[in-house]
Amino acid sequence: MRSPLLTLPKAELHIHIEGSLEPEMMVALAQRNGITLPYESVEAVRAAYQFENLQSFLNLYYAGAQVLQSEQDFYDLTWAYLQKCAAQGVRHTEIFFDPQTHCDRGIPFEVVHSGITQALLDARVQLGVSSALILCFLRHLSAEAAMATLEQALPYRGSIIAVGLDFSELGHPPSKFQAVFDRARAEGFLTVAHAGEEGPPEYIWEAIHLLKVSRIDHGVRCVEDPALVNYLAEHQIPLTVCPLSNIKLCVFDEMAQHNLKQLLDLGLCVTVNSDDPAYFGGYLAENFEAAELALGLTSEHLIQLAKNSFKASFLPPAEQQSYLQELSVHLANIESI
Ligand SMILES: Nc1ncnc2[nH]cnc12
Ligand SMILES: [Zn+2]
Repeated sequence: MRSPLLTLPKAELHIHIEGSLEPEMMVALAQRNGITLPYESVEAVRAAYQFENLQSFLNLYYAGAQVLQSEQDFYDLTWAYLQKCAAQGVRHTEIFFDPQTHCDRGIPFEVVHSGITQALLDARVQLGVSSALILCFLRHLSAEAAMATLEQALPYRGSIIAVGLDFSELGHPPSKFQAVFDRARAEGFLTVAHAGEEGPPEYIWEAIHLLKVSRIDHGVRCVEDPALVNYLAEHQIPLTVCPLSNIKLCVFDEMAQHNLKQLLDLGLCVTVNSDDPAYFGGYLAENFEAAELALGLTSEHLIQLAKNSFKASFLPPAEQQSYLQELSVHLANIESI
C-alpha cells in the first residue's frame, strides 16, 4: 500500500511544461495540427524513450515539442499537468517554459504565454493549485539570443517570476549568461539555473556567484566538492532534485545509488521534483515513491522534503506559512488515524 505520506501537501519547483507532453497528447496534437510524426503509434513513441544521457533525451524532447502550435495546444498541455498536480497533493507549482523552442519555429511568444497562463489562472480557481512561471533560456544557443528572448518577455514581466537556464549543460557554463542574468535581475526577475546535473561543481559555484540564483536545479554533483556542500548547507540554497530523471538520463545507475538521502542528511535544503514527467515515468508522487522505496526514506525525510518544497518556493512568506500550516493539519490527521 502507498504510504499516506506520499499524498502530503507539497510544491513542485522543477517541471518543464514541454516535458509533460504525454505520448497520447503528442499523437493527438500531431493529428490536430496536420504534423507527421516519425512514429506509427503511441506505443512507438513511448518505446523511443530510452536515453543514454541528457543530450539523447533533449533531441527527442525538442522534436516532440514541435506538435505544440496554437494557444489551445499550450493550454491543453498545461491543464493536463495541473490536473495531475491536483490529484497528487501538489498545492503549488513553479513551471519552466522554453520560449526559444517555440519562437524559433515561428510560434509567437504571445501564443505560448497566453495558453500557459490561462491554464494557470483556471487551475487556481477550479483546482485550487497556485503557480508561478519561470522562463528558461536554452544554454546551447548564444547569449545574444537569450538577451533577445529576455527583451521579448519584458511586456509579460508581471506573470513571469524568474528566469532559468536549461538544455545541454556540458560546454555551456553559467558564466556564458552573466550579462543576460544581470539584466534580468535589474528588470526584477528572480534567477535559477540548471547546474551540476551533468556539469561539474564549478558550474554550481558560477550559478551562485555570477548568476546570483535563488535555487540550483539538480545540483547533485555538488557532493564532489566538500566546500560547496558546506556553502549550500550554510546558506540553505535549495536544490531541486529530480530522482526519476537522474536515473533515466544515467546520472546515477540506479535509484539505490541516488544521493538524495545523503544530501538531506547533510542538512541541504533538498526538494523532490519530476523534471519531465511524461518522459521519465512519473509525476511528483511517483518520484517521491521511487526515492522512498529505493533509499529507505523515513517519515521524517518525507516531511522535511514537503516542508522544503514550500520554503524553497517563490511564494510570499505569508502564503508559504499558510501551506506549511495545511501540511501540519494534514500530518495531525494522519497521526490520529
Ligand atoms: N533535465 C534537463 N536538463 C536540462 N534541460 C532540460 N530541459 C528539460 N529537461 C531538462
Ligand atoms: Zn530540468
